[in-house]
This record gives sequence, structure tokens and C-alpha cells, in this order.
Amino acid sequence: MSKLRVAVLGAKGRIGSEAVRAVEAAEDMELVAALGSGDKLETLVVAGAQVAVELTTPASVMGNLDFCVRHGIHGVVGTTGWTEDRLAQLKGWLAQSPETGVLIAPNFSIGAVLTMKFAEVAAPYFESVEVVELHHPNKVDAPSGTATRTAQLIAAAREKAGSVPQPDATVTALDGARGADVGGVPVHAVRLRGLLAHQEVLLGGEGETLTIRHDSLHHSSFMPGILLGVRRVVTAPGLTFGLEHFLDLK
Ligand SMILES: NC(=O)C1=CN([C@@H]2O[C@H](COP(=O)(O)OP(=O)(O)OC[C@H]3O[C@@H](n4cnc5c(N)ncnc54)[C@H](OP(=O)(O)O)[C@@H]3O)[C@@H](O)[C@H]2O)C=CC1
Ligand SMILES: O=C(O)C1=N[C@H](C(=O)O)C[C@H](O)C1
Repeated sequence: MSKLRVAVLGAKGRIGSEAVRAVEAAEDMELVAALGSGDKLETLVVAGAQVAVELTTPASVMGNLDFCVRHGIHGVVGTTGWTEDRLAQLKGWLAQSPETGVLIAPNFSIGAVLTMKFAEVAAPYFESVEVVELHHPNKVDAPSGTATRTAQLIAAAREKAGSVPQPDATVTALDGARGADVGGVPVHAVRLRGLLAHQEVLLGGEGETLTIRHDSLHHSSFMPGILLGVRRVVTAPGLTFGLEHFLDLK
């Protein structure tokens, strides 16, 4: 069987460099391009890339995906910064290239995907729920894409269940003291030397609390998800948002 021809964008970055090694080690894949900032995207076409693994920055991801989709190159995207406007733009590009698939995964690690799922299930059963994400201090965005997605899933689950707004008697607070508001769910971002990527979902009810915690201790935690995404995206045209769809968790 022929190998999947894979490129990595952001190949010198923290996660991109790990992805380069993972693709090189995968028996069913061939690394045909490893691009950093300043490298020409035309290289992807010359190299015959079928799938581009996009691990750059929120500032670069849209330009890279525009190019890939226009050239029929599937995308596996870990880069953060996804807004409704950006998603609508990407869907527009995909509509012009109906055989191309793009997976956007807020988090590629199985534990983080399960954390999101467990939080979604638990949220309607508790009065209070808050999300705390903790990352290394070189991270450029806050809150993390994972925390934003977790809060969105929690908010949607609570709305569907008819949950009332969370109790909170705060009258005066310093700006930011109660975190960012994502659909009524407070999200707090910690940046601390020594950490990599961690998240806690705190749920509270009458006389009890439940904490769901996930820790990514090394970038290797994201690699099985990236490789799964590469294998599955080539037969999944259009936009897939969340690795759970390729794990049959939905
Ligand atoms: N979904 C997931 O599971 C995960 C997602 N992430 C996300 O992945 C992204 C990258 O994270 P991280 O590796 O820590 O960040 P880094 O800053 O370490 O890496 C980003 C890399 O992208 C390069 N780059 C910037 N623009 C371009 C471009 N136009 N083309 C090619 N390369 C480019 C940068 O090069 P230079 O420095 O020269 O500008 C840099 O090497 C972030 O959005 C992060 O949140 C991270 C881990 C897991
Ligand atoms: O920047 C990181 O490191 C990570 N980014 C992603 C996010 O913002 O959710 C995934 C993971 O948290 C690591």
C-alpha cells in the first residue's frame, strides 16, 4: 500500500518538531515537507503533499489553510485561535473544494478529549462549573483553545438541559478576577514555568464538588491523535471540529 504523503507546518516549533518525528516514525506515512516561518507554501505542491499538519500560530493558520484547501491538500490543524468568523471563512473555502477535508482539533490528546466529554456529561448535574487551564509561559494565546471548547460544550449542555444561570454573588471585583466569560462559564488561565498543558474542570453542587483534571506532561501525548487525524481526514471531506468525531465518541 502506498504511504500517505504528509507535510508539517510549524516544523521547528514545540509541537511541530515532535510531529515531524512522529510522522517519520509512522510506517504508513512519508514526511514530504517540513516548513517553518518564511518557507514557501508552493513547496507543498512540488512535494506532492496529501495532508498538511498545521501547528503554527493563530496569525499564520488562515493563510496556510487557504493555500492548502485551494490546492486540495487535506488539513490536520492543532493551531488555536478559532472564532465563528474564522470557521465560516474556512467552510466557504471548503465549499469550493468539496473533496478536501480539514480536521481542527482543539486538543489531540485522548485524556483531554475525554475531559471535554466527561465535563459535558457532568455539567447539567451541578449548580456551578468553572474551567481552569494551566500552561507553560511561552504560550501566546489565553484562554487555551481546549478551555474555550470545554466551556462551550458545558454551556451548550447546560442550555439543552434547561439549567439556570450559575450562582455568583460577586458585586465588586478587580478586572479579570472572575476569569473570562465563555457562554456563562468562567474560564481562568494560569501561565507557570515548569508546566506544559493542564486543565481542571471544577463542578459544585449542594455539599459536594467534582474535579476533572487532565495533564499533558510531554508533547508526545498529542502524537497518536495527530496520526489518527492524518489517517482519517483523507476520507472525511469538509470540516470536522474535534478529534472525538474520529474516536467515535460523539
Ligand atoms: N491541538 C493540540 O493538541 C495542540 C495545539 N497546540 C497549538 O499549536 C500551536 C503551536 O504551538 P507551539 O508549538 O507551542 O508553538 P511554537 O511557537 O513553539 O511553534 C510555532 C511554530 O510555527 C512557526 N510558524 C509561524 N508561522 C509560520 C508559517 N506561516 N508557516 C510555517 N511555520 C510557521 C514558528 O516559527 P517562528 O518561531 O520562526 O516564527 C514556530 O516554529 C499553538 O496554537 C498551540 O496552542 C499546541 C499543542 C497541542
Ligand atoms: O499551546 C499549547 O501548549 C497547547 N495548546 C492547545 C490549546 O490551546 O488548547 C492544546 C494544549 O492545551 C497545548
